[in-house]
Amino acid sequence: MAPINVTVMGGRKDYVPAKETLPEVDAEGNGNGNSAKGYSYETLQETANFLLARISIRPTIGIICGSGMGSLAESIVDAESIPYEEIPNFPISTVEGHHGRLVFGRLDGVSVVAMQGRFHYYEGYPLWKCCLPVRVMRLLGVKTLIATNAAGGLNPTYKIGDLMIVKDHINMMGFAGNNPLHGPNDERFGPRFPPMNKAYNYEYRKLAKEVAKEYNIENIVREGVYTCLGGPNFETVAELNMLKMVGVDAVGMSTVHEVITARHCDMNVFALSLITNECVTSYETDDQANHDEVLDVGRMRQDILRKFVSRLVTRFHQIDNASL
Ligand SMILES: O=P(O)(O)O[C@H]1O[C@H](CO)[C@@H](O)[C@H]1O
Ligand code: HPA
Repeated sequence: MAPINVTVMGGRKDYVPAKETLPEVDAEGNGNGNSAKGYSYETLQETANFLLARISIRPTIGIICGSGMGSLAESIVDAESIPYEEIPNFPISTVEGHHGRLVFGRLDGVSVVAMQGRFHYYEGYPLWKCCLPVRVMRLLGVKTLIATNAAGGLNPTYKIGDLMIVKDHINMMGFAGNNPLHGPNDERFGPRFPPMNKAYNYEYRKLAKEVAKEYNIENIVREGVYTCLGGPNFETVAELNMLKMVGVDAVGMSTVHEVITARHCDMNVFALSLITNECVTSYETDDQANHDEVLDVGRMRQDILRKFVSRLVTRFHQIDNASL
């Protein structure tokens, strides 16, 4: 097969697919080129084309709003919103605290798109489907992903309301073979074996710490390791103690697979966890994690989060453009 010119994803100029055709017919795909392991490049291009026809903004930065953190998108000006129900091939949000729409517009003059509502594995979506919007963002021209989430603090020095810059992750679900990239690989999205050792952009993390100083919030900004479990139940004491032993600082039910998908298609990634609860690592307490508390802490921190993330967008945009 002749080399195909590829400039949209991954910055590679051309490639030769390993095989002429990918196996792509099954129950979910109905033989139309969309396998249960993911929608085809062409199908997602159709989704991107639908959005490009509906909106005038051409975003370069994408933001995923975590549970109870949807107000991040309320700082966006000249906003154009599209509910997920109206977007071809998009799943719908079923979790409280996730509105379920894409918001396009500008933050401090930078063109962005925000997901007000993400998709989780426990909602019944396979991981590739949870991450489908990341690939769509990339096809829209987004080069930088800012993923936010609510997480339980496992590091004993963390307090409720702290912001954790994600330095790295442990892909627990991936250990069991559940990975958003599982299945046939289309090189137009990215390589078969993407490296993950520099998943969380070093320059962005450095900038975020500078912005924390500038805004006088360094006392609540941490840096640590995140892990995602499948949910929807919160963890047992034994599970949490095991995670602590292997170096996890914060626990959630999202983000890791989104980051893997984003890195696969060569996006720069920054992730931020809002510590919404202390993980219960002792049997000697009546404390229990609950989603209402998660949403409450999101509300409590919404002003700081909005200011912080808006400033990050500006600073990331500056360094992205400087390195072009
Ligand atoms: O990761 P986000 O979507 O922020 O939400 C976190 O909060 C919810 C539990 O309260 C779970 O969905 C968990 O993943
Ligand atoms: N565990 C898992 N996911 C979460 C938590 C938690 O304690 N808090 C918010 N999301």
